[in-house]
Amino acid sequence: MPPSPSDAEAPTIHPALAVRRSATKGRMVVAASAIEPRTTLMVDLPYALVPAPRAHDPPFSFCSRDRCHRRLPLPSQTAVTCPQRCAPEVVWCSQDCRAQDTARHQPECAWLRSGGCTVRQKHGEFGFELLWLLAKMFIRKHCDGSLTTTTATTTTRDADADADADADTTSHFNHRGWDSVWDLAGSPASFPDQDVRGWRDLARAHLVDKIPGVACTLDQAVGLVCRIETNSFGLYPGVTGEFPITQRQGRGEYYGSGLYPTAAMFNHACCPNVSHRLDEHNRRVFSANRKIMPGEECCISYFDLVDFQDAAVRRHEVRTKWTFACDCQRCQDDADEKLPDFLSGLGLDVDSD
Ligand SMILES: C[S@@+](CC[C@H](N)C(=O)[O-])C[C@H]1O[C@@H](n2cnc3c(N)ncnc32)[C@H](O)[C@@H]1O
Repeated sequence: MPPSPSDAEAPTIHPALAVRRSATKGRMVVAASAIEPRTTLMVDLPYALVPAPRAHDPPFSFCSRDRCHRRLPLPSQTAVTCPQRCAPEVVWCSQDCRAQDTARHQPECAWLRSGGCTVRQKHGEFGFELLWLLAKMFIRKHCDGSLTTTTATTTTRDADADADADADTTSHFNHRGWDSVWDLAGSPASFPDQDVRGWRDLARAHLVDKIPGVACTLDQAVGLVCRIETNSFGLYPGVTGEFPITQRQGRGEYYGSGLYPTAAMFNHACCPNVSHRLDEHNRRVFSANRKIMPGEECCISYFDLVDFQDAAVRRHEVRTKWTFACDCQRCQDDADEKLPDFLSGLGLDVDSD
């Protein structure tokens, strides 16, 4: 059987992209040289993915093998299920993928059979999804062992891009495997104590010493939840972040979530210059929405812009779900537009001296 296209070990990163740091946003992806519209900027591979619970009737599942992750429409007549029936969400696209995934799935299967059902009953599908993702990440780390590589696949380089990108040799873009996950933003200090205590209790009860043969400490588990909460991506069949918004359809129904460690470097804007979609192997493909000028930040949207047209609702979404205040150009423009209304509501004339 030929290797699937997702057997590639490293993300593809356009050579014009570099990582810089800002006082307010932390690290950010910038264009070191001009980027033309529709250029593919990055194709990132997930470190781990979990499918949405079947109870929510998702439109897709995907192959459990890390290096395949082929998308499978639901209901599927051809998907291969686990003979141990560990969880209805565990499927493979072929017997071959299941066979190749045996070593990885063994501890996962044992964990799902011994604790999975209890977690669902006690903590609901959301708690189950989070713990399963954590378990999959620790199992991936265990299976990869100390195997980390520092080689990124890049497309053609030009001289201008080389100068800037090479100055960035210690950047996140050079990290792979577990290193790229652990290097992500997100620590207990960024979350309310109550949340952190809850995650600690969850991990102590259902994760630490609960995955046969797989090492996982309480601090690592809590650190990982913080990174997941800050950086994870949902899986949707459509495009996220096309701007300007030209269609009313939205990106479709949620079918899973996971961590894309290199793509997690993109910051958010409500007028993104980069959009993203998933290919048939759940690799995340990022493309320029328009021409991006040298030095300009490359931003995606963290949510479906079709669902959040109103500025106040959008800002509330960012503040409550991602815990930062969005100061992108669109939010600033919306605020400027609303200022005259706001002032006249107070009985003040904006045009008077
Ligand atoms: C997925 S990470 C993006 C990469 C991150 N800046 C880093 O240093 O690794 C998300 C975090 O970046 C910051 N961030 C992203 N978009 C932002 C924005 N528009 N304004 C301010 N902070 C932002 C927030 O701290 C957020 O929790």
